[in-house]
Amino acid sequence: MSEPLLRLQDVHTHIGPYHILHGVTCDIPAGQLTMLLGRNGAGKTTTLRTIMGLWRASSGSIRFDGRDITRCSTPSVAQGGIAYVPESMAIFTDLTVRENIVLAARSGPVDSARLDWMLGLFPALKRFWNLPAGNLSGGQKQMLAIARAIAEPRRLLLVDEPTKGLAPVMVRSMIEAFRALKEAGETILLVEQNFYAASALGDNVLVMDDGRIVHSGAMSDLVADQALQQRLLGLSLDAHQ
Ligand SMILES: Nc1ncnc2c1ncn2[C@@H]1O[C@H](COP(=O)(O)OP(=O)(O)OP(=O)(O)O)[C@@H](O)[C@H]1O
Repeated sequence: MSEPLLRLQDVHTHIGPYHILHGVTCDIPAGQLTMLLGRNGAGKTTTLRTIMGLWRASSGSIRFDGRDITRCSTPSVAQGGIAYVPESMAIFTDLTVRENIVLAARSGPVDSARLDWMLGLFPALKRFWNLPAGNLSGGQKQMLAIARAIAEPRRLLLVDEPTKGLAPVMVRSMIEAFRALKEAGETILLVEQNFYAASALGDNVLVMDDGRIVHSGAMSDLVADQALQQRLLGLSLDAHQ
């Protein structure tokens, strides 16, 4: 079988004196949406940051597209085609929506067909195109952060809790946008606490606890298996919308 797009093998991460990741092993297959679930403090954000080289893995290996990126710098990981949307939404609030997107494209003007596609995913951004991004609602800021990450084609998109704190109607818009990204063939690793959003979107699911992957499989199997859901939902995932 061919190697998945991203493979973590026995990855350990220390932050200062704290041992946070205790041997994370998982595969992220190309063209699929993989959900990363787990209770607060399980190590989900640390996993994304370790992939991006923002924390350095103390041991283990991270392979992306057949290349060892374990010791790569963050700019080199990003140049290799991995985009990261942190929970804090990296946007410039003083700049307009348009300027935010223009600045996100490193290699020149955003291709107009791509821009139309992005604005189709997030119609609110079109409405506020020439307004400062600081005027957007929390959900719209999150959408702008994702639009910035996909302003240029990427091989893999890492997104940390895009539905956090959003009203149900915004959660539904976000689910629609990720569904469209999935249909466009993007490979996505999505951290999520909202089980409703996770089960609506995920092809695959990884569950973390205490710095380790404690479950991995198809999302449809988790949705169909009440006992497994019960055990994993016991890790305090939010089962409600
Ligand atoms: N800068 C840091 N210094 C020390 N410990 C940290 C730091 N960042 C994270 N941690 C610890 O690492 C552990 C994992 O945190 P992480 O943010 O990866 O969890 P998470 O699964 O993303 O949680 P949440 O859902 O709350 O965002 C937690 O115990 C956290 O306190």
